[in-house]
Amino acid sequence: MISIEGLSKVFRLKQKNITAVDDMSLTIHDGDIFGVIGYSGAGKSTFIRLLNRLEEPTNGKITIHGEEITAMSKKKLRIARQDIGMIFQHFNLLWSRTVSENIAFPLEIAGVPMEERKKRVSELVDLVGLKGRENAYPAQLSGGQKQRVGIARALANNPKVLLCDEATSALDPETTDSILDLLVDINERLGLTIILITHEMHVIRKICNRVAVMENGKVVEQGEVLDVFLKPNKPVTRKFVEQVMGDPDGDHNQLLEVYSSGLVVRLHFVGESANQALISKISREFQIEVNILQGKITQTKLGAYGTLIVQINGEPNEINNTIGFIKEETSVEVEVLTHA
Ligand SMILES: Nc1ncnc2c1ncn2[C@@H]1O[C@H](COP(=O)(O)OP(=O)(O)OP(=O)(O)O)[C@@H](O)[C@H]1O
Repeated sequence: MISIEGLSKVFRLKQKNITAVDDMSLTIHDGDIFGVIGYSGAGKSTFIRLLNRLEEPTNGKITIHGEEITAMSKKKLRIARQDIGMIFQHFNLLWSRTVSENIAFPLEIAGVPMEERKKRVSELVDLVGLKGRENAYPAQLSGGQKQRVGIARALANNPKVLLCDEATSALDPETTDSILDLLVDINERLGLTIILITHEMHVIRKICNRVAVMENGKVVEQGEVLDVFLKPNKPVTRKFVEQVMGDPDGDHNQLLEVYSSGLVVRLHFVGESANQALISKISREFQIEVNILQGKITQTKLGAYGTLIVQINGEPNEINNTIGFIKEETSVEVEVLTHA
């Protein structure tokens, strides 16, 4: 478990002080893929660099698996850092070394003997899917392959925690997805805790189970990814959810003008319920017709999430029974947009 209490970082400049991280407290559980999302300048990079003390905190306490990182001498910290791997937006590879030599680098620093090093490098090359590219130089690799080298290098010393600093921001969407899949695979296979920072909700949606939203150096919202998607409290969080879901309060007035009969409702699906065949079920069991007008369902790590706007036509009594059924018998939330 990783515990962060009252963490702050103030950069003291000539003209002014900048509080990049402002009294952050978080608990991250073993095996979590924990995402920290925020816009540029929110303090994400500073936060993640504080975790392994690439940046020295001004205040606060960081404890990783019972060891207080913030209280360690430089010497102890060097050893503790072997348990904390890190990958970067721009990969930070050694350009004059091959794939294998890059991956071997942290093993050399840790004093691992040559034979053992070779064996470990070969395992890591397999793990990240780079077999056949061992002798290539970084310049000969695609962005996704470079990040795979970064991941293998970060895992070389069997860390317990992996920090990802905007690890997919420099990659195209398809490559991003393949790297995210690799991170999930590593998380599941090795039980590794992953902490990532990003400005893309897609990354959070796809792989994280928990998320914290940062604004002006503070955590303004945190929780299970599905909960945050379903009930974003802060405007900044709503904006991030809109990145993947569109604006839920967007222009449905036009829909209501066009579909002026029956009842128009918005159905919120969350978790398991999105998989229920709700629409076919209500059409079968009630004397109504359902017309899907608009919607978006997306998959998160913990299940599907989304909304559908549907028009229900039929006798008022049947429509009422249908709504009653959805409310009482399912976990889908119903919001009546208008009585036409
Ligand atoms: N070394 C530094 N010296 C002075 N100010 C800094 C330093 N590093 C970061 N800052 C300031 O701290 C604030 C937070 O920056 P940080 O890079 O942590 O944010 P971020 O959310 O990661 O944004 P970005 O994605 O743009 O890097 C910004 O105002 C930034 O200018």
